[in-house]
Amino acid sequence: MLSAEEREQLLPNLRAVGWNEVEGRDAIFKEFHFKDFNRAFGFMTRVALQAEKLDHHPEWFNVYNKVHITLSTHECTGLSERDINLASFIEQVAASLS
Ligand SMILES: C[C@H](O)[C@H](O)[C@H]1CNC2=NC(N)=NC(=O)C2=N1
Repeated sequence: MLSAEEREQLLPNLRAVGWNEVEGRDAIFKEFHFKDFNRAFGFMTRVALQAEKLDHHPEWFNVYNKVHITLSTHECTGLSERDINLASFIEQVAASLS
């Protein structure tokens, strides 16, 4: 679980790039938009392979060019460093596809 200090330090950076805290649950959420389904699914494929490598998986929803992602850690029923790391990988992939 992230400490209060870690939250204060890390969450503003994520908020600045569009990740928001979920209401009623210790998790973060972001909605991604791509040019078309190919790009959205390419993004998901790259994230999926990394998620499997990290053994840390997104909760996500896709329709055509939109991908909604929620990150949290079951083990601690909240945000952990693993969510922050996965979010930062996801940002890199999204940036390379837009
Ligand atoms: C058994 C397995 O290691 C766990 O269930 C892993 C898999 N992927 C996971 N993904 C996420 N987002 N949170 C977890 O706590 C988690 N735990």
